[in-house]
Amino acid sequence: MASTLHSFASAADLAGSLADKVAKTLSAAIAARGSASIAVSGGSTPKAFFQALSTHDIAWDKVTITLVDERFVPADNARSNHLLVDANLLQNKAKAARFVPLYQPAASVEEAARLATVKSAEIGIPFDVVILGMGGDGHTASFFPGGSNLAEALDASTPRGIITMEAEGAGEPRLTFTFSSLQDAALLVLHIEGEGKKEVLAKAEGSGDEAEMPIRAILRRATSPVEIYWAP
Ligand SMILES: O=C(O)[C@H](O)[C@@H](O)[C@H](O)[C@H](O)COP(=O)(O)O
Repeated sequence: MASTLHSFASAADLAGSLADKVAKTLSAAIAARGSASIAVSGGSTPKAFFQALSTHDIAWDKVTITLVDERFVPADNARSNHLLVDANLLQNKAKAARFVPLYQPAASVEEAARLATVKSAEIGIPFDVVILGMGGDGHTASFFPGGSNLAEALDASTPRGIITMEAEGAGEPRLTFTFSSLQDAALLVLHIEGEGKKEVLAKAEGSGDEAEMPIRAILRRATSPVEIYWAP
């Protein structure tokens, strides 16, 4: 599917504009069917966007927020994406939103994925908004090059839900929504910042296997148009 690049003069300008776009999309979904959903990424890039979005005056009590992926750590662990969302997005007006975590206290990451899949099924499909990030290795969500379940994660026929991923570059074992869960969001955003990430994107947009740079699966096969938000 096609992608559109939205470039901004600064990260602050990007955060404000993306927050406006997402707030409008969530409000339109609420107007249309009484509820809305958004899956966001962790990492360092989205913090300013989360903070900007949290101040928007929309019907947050009708919004469900979840994560695109999560490290297999509890929410009080510094590596937790839940902790990042709690501290930066579930604040201000957005405090009223419902949050559905991916991490589940379970004996194994596989059991946690099974539990998370059941819980996430309540959110409804497709997501109204998905915000993806991208690592320097071309991963997105927890679709890491060399990942233990990468082929399954990227296979369009894999049922929607959460699967596990382990990879050298991932740190802890991961819990990640599958490609099939993310690729048809009403608003599908790739949010990246810095010259380095722009170079990684250019390489990803070139030829090569999806397994080498998994973001290629989104850029090449997502049902929804990919809105790329970039600032230096
Ligand atoms: O759990 C995570 O880390 C994210 O979901 C991951 O996919 C992230 O989006 C990229 O690694 C980019 O991270 P930065 O924004 O920190 O570069």
